[in-house]
Amino acid sequence: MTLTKISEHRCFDGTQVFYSHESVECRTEMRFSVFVPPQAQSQPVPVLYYLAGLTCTEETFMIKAGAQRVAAQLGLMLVAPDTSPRKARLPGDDASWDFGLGAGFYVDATAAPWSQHYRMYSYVTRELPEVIASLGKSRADRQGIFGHSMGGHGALVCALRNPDQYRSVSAFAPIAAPMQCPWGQKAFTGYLGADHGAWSQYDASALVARQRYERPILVDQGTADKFLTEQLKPELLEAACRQSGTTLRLRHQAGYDHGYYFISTFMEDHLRHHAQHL
Ligand SMILES: N[C@@H](CCC(=O)N[C@@H](CSC=O)C(=O)NCC(=O)O)C(=O)O
Repeated sequence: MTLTKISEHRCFDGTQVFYSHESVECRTEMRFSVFVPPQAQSQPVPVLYYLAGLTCTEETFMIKAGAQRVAAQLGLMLVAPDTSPRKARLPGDDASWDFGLGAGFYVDATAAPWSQHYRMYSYVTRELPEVIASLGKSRADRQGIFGHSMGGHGALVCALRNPDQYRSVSAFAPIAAPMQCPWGQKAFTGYLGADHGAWSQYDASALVARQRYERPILVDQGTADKFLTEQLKPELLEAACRQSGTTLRLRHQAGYDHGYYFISTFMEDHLRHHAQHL
């Protein structure tokens, strides 16, 4: 595997790096970013994956979330992949901002033509951890995952489906029940076709309703989020967790919207939640 280093920057006594590589899963170039904390100079450190939302890239989190200062204190490596393949183009991939480019939804597409390249679930849960392990600075037995909106949905699904791989999970304003909202229905129809059985493998509320998750889940949700009622529906995740006896700490943050001012405000709480379990 060949990694290309796009840029490297000193940051809080650690290093902020941007990479590209040829992905086996996505069969095209993929990009990701890594914050390597100072502790990694002397020993392998826990690694926390962040999945970003619609329209974001591998840069958005590292630039806007303000996570590196506390990650450097806690000795956490941060990894943020891009939100879709971009170099291999498919017809209609830029027709809308909530499907195609920047909107991979962290699923393995089964419907043509998306199935050729849009394999973000396998990329995030299998290939990217192998790439990160090859850097030799992180502990494969200490992985956590979090994300925002579409990426909050992705993080929850990755953790719920791989409880032995991820030791911690949290989300900012996740799409809590994608089968029951317009963004999710559009994405799942396009990427997965009409098979609702396949859809339910990528719906956090459907997954947690039928299988208790043994670790605590932290979710922050702004009350002034313009997507809250139509798209995010945290109450469905709350009901599903109650059904299976899963511990969900859902915090309604008064006056906060959907953006990175909200995320950066509560970032330290999420990093400490992960550090405690990693
Ligand atoms: N273009 C859209 C807004 C898109 C948007 O809000 N994207 C969010 C994620 S939404 C769910 O996944 C985001 O994180 N944007 C990046 C940012 O820097 O805020 C519109 O017109 O409403």
